[in-house]
Amino acid sequence: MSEKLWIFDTTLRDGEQVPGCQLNTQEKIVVAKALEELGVDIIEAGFPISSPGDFNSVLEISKAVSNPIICALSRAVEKDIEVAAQSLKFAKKGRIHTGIGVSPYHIQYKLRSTPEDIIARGVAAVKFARRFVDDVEFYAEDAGRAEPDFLNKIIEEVIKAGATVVNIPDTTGYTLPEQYGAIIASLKNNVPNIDKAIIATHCHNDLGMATANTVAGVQHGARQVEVTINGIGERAGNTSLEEVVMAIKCHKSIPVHTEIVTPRIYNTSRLISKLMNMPVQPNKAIVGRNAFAHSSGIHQDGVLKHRENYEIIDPKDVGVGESTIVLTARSGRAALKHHLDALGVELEGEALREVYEEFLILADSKRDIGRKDLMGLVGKFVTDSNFIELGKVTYSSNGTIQAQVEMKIGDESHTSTAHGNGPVDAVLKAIDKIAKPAVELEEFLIQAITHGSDDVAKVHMRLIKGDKPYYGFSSHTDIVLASAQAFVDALNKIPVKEYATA
Ligand SMILES: CC(=O)SCCNC(=O)CCNC(=O)[C@H](O)C(C)(C)COP(=O)(O)OP(=O)(O)OC[C@H]1O[C@@H](n2cnc3c(N)ncnc32)[C@H](O)[C@@H]1OP(=O)(O)O
Ligand SMILES: CC(C)C(=O)C(=O)O
Ligand SMILES: [Mg+2]
Repeated sequence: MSEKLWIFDTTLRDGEQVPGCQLNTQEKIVVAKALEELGVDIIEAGFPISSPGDFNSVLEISKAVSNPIICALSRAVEKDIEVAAQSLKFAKKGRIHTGIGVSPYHIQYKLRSTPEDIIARGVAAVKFARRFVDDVEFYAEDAGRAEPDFLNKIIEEVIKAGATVVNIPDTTGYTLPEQYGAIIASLKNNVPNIDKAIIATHCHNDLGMATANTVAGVQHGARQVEVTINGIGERAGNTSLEEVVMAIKCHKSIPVHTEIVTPRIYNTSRLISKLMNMPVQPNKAIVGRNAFAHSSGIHQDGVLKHRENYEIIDPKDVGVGESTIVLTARSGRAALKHHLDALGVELEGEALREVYEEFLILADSKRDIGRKDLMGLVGKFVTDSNFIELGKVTYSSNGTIQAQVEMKIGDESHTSTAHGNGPVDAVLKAIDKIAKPAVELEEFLIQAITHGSDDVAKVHMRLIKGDKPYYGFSSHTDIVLASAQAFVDALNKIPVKEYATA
């Protein structure tokens, strides 16, 4: 029987330390509820002494959420701990997280103290916190660079003082997996009362090792992992929840399990990205938009024959829906045939080979091949009455914001006008009026490429039709036009037979 691994989510505390990611109380409640539904065990809701707003957020999250333990962070300072305790007064299960720096750097240069004094302050903080709650977690900040014997000693003393969880942060993301695993093993082997507390990992990603270190910690006996959604956090970020949870799910040899409802991972990731204005990098493990996209022929052929040839995770298991086969100059006939089949064009043998040769010439000159391109290639076999061509786009904002769009769908010309809360909204609504795609616009990202005011805006869109994602891209100096083009690009990738279904 595997042991429970406690998932401690610190998106709302360490994650929120990212510049520009601050959330208000209402937004934090939305995130906390999503984390509760995701099945996390502990939500670190904030650092209450830091500001009245953060105090209020911890207070309100404690009222709004009932299953997870609500945790409040503090320094090893009585006032911090008192305020943390007050912020938890409505929590059904409240935890105070207190601690102090334990590495030679922190002891000498940050706290300007001595090892003996640090132990005394850590012990006093834990004892003081235990006056308010039974669940007290102690963090040994910068444990990754601490002297091993000193770390073991302070952990023994804080457990004696009443710590129920001992957190071993690799605050600076310095350690290698073997080293971090050895720190946890040393605690297990040398701290006499270690079985009276749960050991927690808290790793940072400065060397890209956060997930590997966390998993190594678990393999050596840690039973709580401190993580954030999308791996957001101070500097290069924290360990990402989705990576650790899925690593554990994929590797049955690690003798632990989590309560995470993995099909909720993707939506939770999108929610955090949207609320915190933090785009997820396309190649991010598990939740990046390319995490289940196959673009080279050998891989595509393999996936189409048997998904597991190139996928260790079923995308449905993390809420992504289906993997995508992207047509590029690196694609082979299997991928081309897959897309043609979806368009209702069934080609075999010589006909397929002929189209494939033309496809390669086109793909060498284009990054991304869409429905329009495919229909052009197989024009002699079929015509596409749903194909959308974007014509003139105009918009104005004299009092109300209005846009007019000219479009051709198949052979028919259309014009439509719409209002919106901004020009992009108005233009997309005008397109929607004509194309009636019945899609959900799930992701919409505009990025400046060089940051100047004369810059080109790059637009990425993800539409959902049924449970399938369709991506649209465009770039233009006019962000409204770029958005309209990306929308139409995505619409044109929806297969004819899917398009017909509302
Ligand atoms: C590794 C981490 O992620 S720790 C969490 C990081 N998060 C934050 O810092 C966000 C919240 N922080 C804040 O709002 C503020 O820094 C506060 C309210 C905590 C303190 O503000 P100030 O009193 O103005 O202190 P300031 O931020 O300038 O310096 C921090 C002080 O805390 C001390 N300190 C730092 N960590 C600890 C600790 N764990 N225990 C005790 N004291 C500590 C520092 O030595 C410094 O003290 P000094 O001024 O006597 O040298
Ligand atoms: C406050 C502690 C747990 C922390 O975030 C760190 O050391 O990275
Ligand atoms: Mg941290």
